[in-house]
Amino acid sequence: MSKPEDPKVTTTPHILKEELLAEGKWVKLEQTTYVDPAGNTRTWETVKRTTRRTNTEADGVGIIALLKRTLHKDCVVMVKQFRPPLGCNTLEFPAGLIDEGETAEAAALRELKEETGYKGEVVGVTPVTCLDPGLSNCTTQIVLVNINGDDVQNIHPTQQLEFVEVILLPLDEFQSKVDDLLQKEKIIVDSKVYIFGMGMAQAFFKPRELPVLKQ
Ligand SMILES: Nc1nc(=O)[nH]c2c1ncn2[C@H]1C[C@H](O)[C@@H](COP(=O)(O)OP(=O)(O)O)O1
Repeated sequence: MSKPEDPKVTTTPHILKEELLAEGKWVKLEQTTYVDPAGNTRTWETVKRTTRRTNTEADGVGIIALLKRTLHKDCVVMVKQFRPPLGCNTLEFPAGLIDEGETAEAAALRELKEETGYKGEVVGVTPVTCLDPGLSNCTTQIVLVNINGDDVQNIHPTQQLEFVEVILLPLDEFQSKVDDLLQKEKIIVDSKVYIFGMGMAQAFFKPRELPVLKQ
């Protein structure tokens, strides 16, 4: 006989099958049948990209690019563009899909050059991270890039994408500058961008008065 304090019986959740419901050129919809932690068989509607490569770890990259110039504040290079699924402009870090056989680092430098015209240097990369796990298996790696803005090739950067607007936001006022843009026009900010801004606001916060220390 089980006692009330006995732990619940649990199962390691796992996928039983994935059935294709619909497929387009870029995305597909599947019905995922899985066993949940209580041992019940359930289903989930899952969106996947059709472009995922077998030998790459993530679907795409996001790029946190810091433009460093003499006598200027360090600025984060942002892009504004119309996104059809949202029907409006978004404020995002530069980003893009990883090509066949390409590393996250190489994809980041390529996408940064295409979208903004800047030539950067990779200084860090995250592990594979998920983007919207309740909807899709889409993953990204965020690549941190420094740009030497004094370098002759970065003084007048020429982007290759006509409909992407490049916006430079100072790192030390990042969140308030994003808020200003949101006030001015109908624009949706990527959650990664806003969370980055909140982190920067904490990092740059300087209390006006020293807190009174308790004894
Ligand atoms: N879900 C998509 N639907 C489309 O109709 N087209 C799509 C989707 N995802 C990507 N693309 C196309 C658009 C571009 O021509 C290429 C490459 O996009 P990329 O620049 O790598 O990524 P984003 O900047 O994030 O669009 O794929």
